Amino acid sequence: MSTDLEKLSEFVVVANRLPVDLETDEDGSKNWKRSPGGLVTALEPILRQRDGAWVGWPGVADEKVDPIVVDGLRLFPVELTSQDLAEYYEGFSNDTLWPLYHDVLVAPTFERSWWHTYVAVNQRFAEETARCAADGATVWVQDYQLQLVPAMLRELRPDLTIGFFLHIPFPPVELFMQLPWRKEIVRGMLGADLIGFHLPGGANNFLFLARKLLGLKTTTAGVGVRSALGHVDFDSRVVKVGAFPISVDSAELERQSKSDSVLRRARELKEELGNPEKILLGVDRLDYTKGIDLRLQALKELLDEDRLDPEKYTMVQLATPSRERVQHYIDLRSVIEEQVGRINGDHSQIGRPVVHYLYQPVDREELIALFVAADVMLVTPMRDGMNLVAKEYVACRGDLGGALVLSEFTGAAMELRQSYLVNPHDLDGVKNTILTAVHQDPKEGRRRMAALHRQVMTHDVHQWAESFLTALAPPGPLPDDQFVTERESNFARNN
Ligand SMILES: O=P(O)(O)OC[C@H]1O[C@H](O[C@H]2O[C@H](CO)[C@@H](O)[C@H](O)[C@H]2O)[C@H](O)[C@@H](O)[C@@H]1O
Ligand SMILES: Nc1ccn([C@@H]2O[C@H](COP(=O)(O)OP(=O)(O)O)[C@@H](O)[C@H]2O)c(=O)n1
Repeated sequence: MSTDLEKLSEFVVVANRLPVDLETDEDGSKNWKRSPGGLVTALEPILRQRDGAWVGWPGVADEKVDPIVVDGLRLFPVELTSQDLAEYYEGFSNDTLWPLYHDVLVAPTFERSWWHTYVAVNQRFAEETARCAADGATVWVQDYQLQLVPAMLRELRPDLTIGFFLHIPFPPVELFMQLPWRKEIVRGMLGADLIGFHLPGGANNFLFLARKLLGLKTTTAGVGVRSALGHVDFDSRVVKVGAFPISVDSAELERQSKSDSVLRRARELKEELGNPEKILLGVDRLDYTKGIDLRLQALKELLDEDRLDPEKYTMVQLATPSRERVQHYIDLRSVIEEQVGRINGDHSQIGRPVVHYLYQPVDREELIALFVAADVMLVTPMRDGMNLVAKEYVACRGDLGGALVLSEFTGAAMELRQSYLVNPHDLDGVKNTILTAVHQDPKEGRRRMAALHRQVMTHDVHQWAESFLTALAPPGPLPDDQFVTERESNFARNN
């Protein structure tokens, strides 16, 4: 271990994934590649700024990797066996918690052996973190894969200040109560000093649950955005609960979007697509929460009904491979690829497909060039914690061009009110809104984009981290009369 890695860290991020995945190339050489998803996009610049350490899985099973510095980041890998991967990651995290927390869009699987592996892997993450954190360090645990880590870590290292942030929606109590291990999960999160959610709704759901499920005393006033924290009285401590909507590195994205190379590439892309009148764009992990199938259905119907001319408009859909061994993801890929095939079969000309579909990761600069080139960005999830793609698009449109069609069921919709908001369950509404965005009056488009751009530029990922870590810092007692139990709160409501 190099001296830099032996030094204990004052600031530690703990997430299921490291910001880079260890991949083996065709010639057998091993390389670190950026790992997928918005969590990594958001936290990488934060860790860089604070010179911290990152504890996480290196993206490949059965590989013991020593602590390592990659691209200036101090990484502490946690090994997952093939069985851990199947039961903790693909199983409990992504086939139990993920669907349960995303409105039960598909049925969650409740499998006892997955739960036991989830507990064991959370313990391993807690132990690795306990080893690399300095005395009194701040540790920031991320997301649904690691909900037990705050309590396990507190047990091992009571000296630490522990924050926990959930990147996906926290469900209403009626849904959460389905979980056989519901009490253990809530107690695990309560090991933190501050529990953060994207939206006040998630924070309020959690407070209600702490009262109802565990009979704890909590505050009952509604949590605000970056304000009015809630509090839970737990285990002789006060746990803070708040809402902190995550964002993107807006200034850096804007800078890149204006660079000569990106502007040149955006022009080239337009030419390569056959200079269509307008480009429609979708950028997602291939996930059933993202509504990719819905937007393709909307496009298909608009083309079938001659409401959209395939010679004038083209769509690009990027789908990053994700959770490829989970059955719902395998099924969705088939559905989407059949839809793309059918649209192109019915409406394309030789050399001019209506839908350009890539099932592969795309280079960051290429992605930004696509944002700059796209006239209409389609973000249509059935449910999404935040959706950073929507904010990235807006950050890249300092030229005030383009239009954002955005599902009401994303966290981003709370802030991006000037987008073309849609209810993804209303297919006709989605179709009509896509047409409105395609045909928007340029002046109206600039007005909307100016408001969106201002919002994203003034609320970036640095502000997100700063507001969370500032709220985490000072522990403070609360006057007794602000706490109530579920019984007292019902009494207050009914009288
Ligand atoms: O690690 P994977 O299983 O490949 O999944 C990628 C990430 O997906 C989820 O991202 C969420 O976080 C984003 C940033 O807060 C948010 O914008 C988005 O709405 C969420 O879905 C997941 O929560 C992460 O843990 C994964 O790394
Ligand atoms: N082909 C793609 C698709 C997405 N992405 C990035 O992956 C992240 C997706 O974050 P998100 O918050 O929208 O959604 P999740 O995938 O985290 O659920 C964004 O930062 C995208 O720019 C990418 O780099 N390449």
